[in-house]
Amino acid sequence: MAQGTLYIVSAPSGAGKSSLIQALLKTQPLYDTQVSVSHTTRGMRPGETHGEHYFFVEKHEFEQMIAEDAFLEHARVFDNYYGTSRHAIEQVLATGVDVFLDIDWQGAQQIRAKMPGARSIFVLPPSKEELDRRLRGRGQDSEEVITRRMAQAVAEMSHYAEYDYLIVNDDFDLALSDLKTIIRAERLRMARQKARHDALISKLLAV
Ligand SMILES: Nc1nc2c(ncn2[C@@H]2O[C@H](COP(=O)(O)OP(=O)(O)O)[C@@H](O)[C@H]2O)c(=O)[nH]1
Ligand SMILES: Nc1ncnc2c1ncn2[C@@H]1O[C@H](COP(=O)(O)OP(=O)(O)O)[C@@H](O)[C@H]1O
Repeated sequence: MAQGTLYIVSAPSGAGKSSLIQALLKTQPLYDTQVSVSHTTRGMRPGETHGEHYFFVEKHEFEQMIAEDAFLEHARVFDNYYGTSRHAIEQVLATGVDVFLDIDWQGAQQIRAKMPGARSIFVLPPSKEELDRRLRGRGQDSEEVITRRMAQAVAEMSHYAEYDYLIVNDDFDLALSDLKTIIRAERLRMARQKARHDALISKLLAV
């Protein structure tokens, strides 16, 4: 069976990447696409569930997992650890399912180095003012956290050129449609590549 594709999605906090990925998953059959659940040492926000939004772990547990080489990638973001567990991703990709990683630019660099077949998408907000409004509108972070995330946004956005695709999340439905177009184009590319390989193999093996 063909391997699934790994999609990296990054954005400054509040740009709307989680909303876009969740909306995409609602429209794709479950067997086709999955989102990876990361481990983090940050505190749980109101409305978040352990095992659904993140696996919330203590710092010493996270460090133990690093020591055991359990992460495909991990990084420190906003003073907390975040990481993608190797086990979950590799097993799912092997079954032909596409997997989405909602990770920062540091994690994206580590994944690209290890898995050159991964495709990466950067989500931009339409303006700094709108990014600030969305962070506040989400109503889940303190003023101090919002100020830090706005300052970090510039650092995150400075890595936009490392990504294969850019999406501006101004009108949500348009941004979602862009995301679906990217996935359709990638699936077509993979299907064409497979057809070329199959044709070559049948010629090479012909007696
Ligand atoms: N490298 C890495 N970054 C992650 C991972 N999980 C989440 N992040 C990133 O950490 C940042 C903060 O995430 P979070 O605390 O959920 O805040 P939010 O993005 O504002 O909802 C975002 O840029 C995420 O993309 C992970 O497993 N690895
Ligand atoms: N295109 C959009 N227009 C207006 N609000 C949006 C749009 N996309 C997302 N939002 C809102 O912005 C806030 C931040 O979105 P979220 O998906 O949590 O961002 P991220 O995962 O990038 O931190 C949420 O309240 C979400 O409903």
